[in-house]
Amino acid sequence: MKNKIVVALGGNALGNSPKEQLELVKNTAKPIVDLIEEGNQVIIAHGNGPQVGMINLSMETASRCNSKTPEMPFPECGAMSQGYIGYHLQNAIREELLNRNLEMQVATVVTQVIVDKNDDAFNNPTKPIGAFYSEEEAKRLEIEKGYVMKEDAGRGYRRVVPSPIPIDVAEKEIVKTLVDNNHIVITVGGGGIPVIKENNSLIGVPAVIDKDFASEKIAEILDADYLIILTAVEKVAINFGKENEKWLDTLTVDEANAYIEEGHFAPGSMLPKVQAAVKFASSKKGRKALITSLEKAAKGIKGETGTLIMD
Ligand SMILES: Nc1ncnc2c1ncn2[C@@H]1O[C@H](COP(=O)(O)OP(=O)(O)O)[C@@H](O)[C@H]1O
Ligand SMILES: NC(=O)OP(=O)(O)O
Repeated sequence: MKNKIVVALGGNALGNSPKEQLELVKNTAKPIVDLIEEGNQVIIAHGNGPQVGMINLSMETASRCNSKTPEMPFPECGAMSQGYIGYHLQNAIREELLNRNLEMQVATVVTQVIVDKNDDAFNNPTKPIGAFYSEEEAKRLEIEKGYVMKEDAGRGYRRVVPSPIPIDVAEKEIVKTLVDNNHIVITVGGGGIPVIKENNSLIGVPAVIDKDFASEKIAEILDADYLIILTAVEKVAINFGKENEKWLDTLTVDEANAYIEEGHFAPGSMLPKVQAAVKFASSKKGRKALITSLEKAAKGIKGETGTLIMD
């Protein structure tokens, strides 16, 4: 076995509708199976911002229009998004493995991630979910539905929900056992279903954990060598979008922290990726994080592209 790698998939790996997702995951499966074929042990995590927003809005609209449709609590919407995305991803990976005559099994674990009920995030929603709206539509939604709407990295307005820090992964021992037995696991989907611990109970809370932080958490738990965060850009930049933009090949933890301080990474998009990468790279000697695009994942792990973050 070469490396144990946790791969965190960003929004561009999944699309915005079931039809789009079913097509896109075929491409997503290829670089993942490339890594597996090269002898790496791969654990997959993914986002769910657009999907959990879509499910929540659909259920809310249906229950308002039809008394036979029950109200769906937000954590249950998160669980639905894990199942829906995991179902498409695991089938795409399964098919790609079979096409290459690789005899491995893949499954999604419905994963709960424990958060602190007193996390400040519950008083300050920051995580964008669902579709993008114009400023006018956003104002209307705030009044009509009581949503909190915020501008998302120059792309339009989205609903924001609390995004607490992941503390632990409830199903970690099961995930570990599956990984140790050479199975491919999709876990902490959408950052995991956020739950708080009350005695012997795990109770779902209305929030969306950042998948970059949840991926980092499971990577530490599984003692992974690499955390690979796949997104729409091949590398991380400083002065992003400006005339003096500079794409980075490597970043030390100290450099990354200095650039974070200087505000080079947009909150809600690149900032959590760099923060998660820094946390992983500084958690144990030899651990490395890579931020690159889905298409460049295989080249990235060979050290040919992407931004490598190490201590
Ligand atoms: N400093 C930066 N370097 C590179 N990309 C950046 C930077 N700041 C913001 N971005 C933007 O962040 C995006 C990735 O965030 P996002 O789309 O939210 O991630 P995800 O793939 O997890 O859905 C990039 O596609 C890019 O447009
Ligand atoms: N849960 C989460 O981080 O989703 P996105 O990656 O879609 O924002």
